[in-house]
Amino acid sequence: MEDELFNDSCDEENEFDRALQEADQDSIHNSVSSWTQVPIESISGLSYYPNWLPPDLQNQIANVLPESLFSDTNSGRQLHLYVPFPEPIQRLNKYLPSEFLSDIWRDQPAEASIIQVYNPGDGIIPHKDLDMFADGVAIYSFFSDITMVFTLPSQKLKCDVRLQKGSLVVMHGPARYQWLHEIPFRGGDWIPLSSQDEAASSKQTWMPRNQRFSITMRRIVENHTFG
Ligand SMILES: O=C(O)CCC(=O)C(=O)O
Ligand SMILES: [Fe+2]
Repeated sequence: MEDELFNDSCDEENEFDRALQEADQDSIHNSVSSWTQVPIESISGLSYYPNWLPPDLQNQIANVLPESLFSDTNSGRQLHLYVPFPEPIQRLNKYLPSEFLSDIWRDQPAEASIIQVYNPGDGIIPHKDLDMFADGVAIYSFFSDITMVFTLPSQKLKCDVRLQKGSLVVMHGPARYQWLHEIPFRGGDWIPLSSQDEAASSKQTWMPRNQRFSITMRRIVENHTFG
């Protein structure tokens, strides 16, 4: 399933980016503008933690992963791991927020993790995580910032969450089961210039993406049978 969700980037990057950027500008001015942007705080079960992982842990993790994962051609962009995780990935359990760990995972550690690499132009289609995974999903971001979009199509609600390098985003309950999440397939993201000034907040600047990878930590539902 993850394979179907995770797509490759295009070789003709410049041209492709330009086309995507234009398409994206169109969508901002047309369809997306009719959706209501809501703040992250209004999505029940969604929490974002910037500057969450120490830089040395980020480096140690990047260093234990196979180099082939980070190629900018079409091969090996994701890696599925099940317990026991190699150190230092196992240490990511220690960076789960304490309430998440106690209330959602009942003090149990992650059982499955997926490492996914996004080159500029890559994304992941709007989806809810598979039901084989239990409630509570934690996503750590590495190398570069990217925008994840949460949508509730039935109410035309939308929330852009800037996932900064070294951050953690966790979703449970409505954020995990009712909202969709996606990473738009494009070479960069539109970033608000200022969130303080209401008038200025509608002004955006285009930030080209660099290679980014994520580690998603999940638990398997108790009655799940494999195969
Ligand atoms: O890479 C990410 O940040 C999101 C990954 C994701 O949503 C998934 O694997 O289900
Ligand atoms: Fe997901």
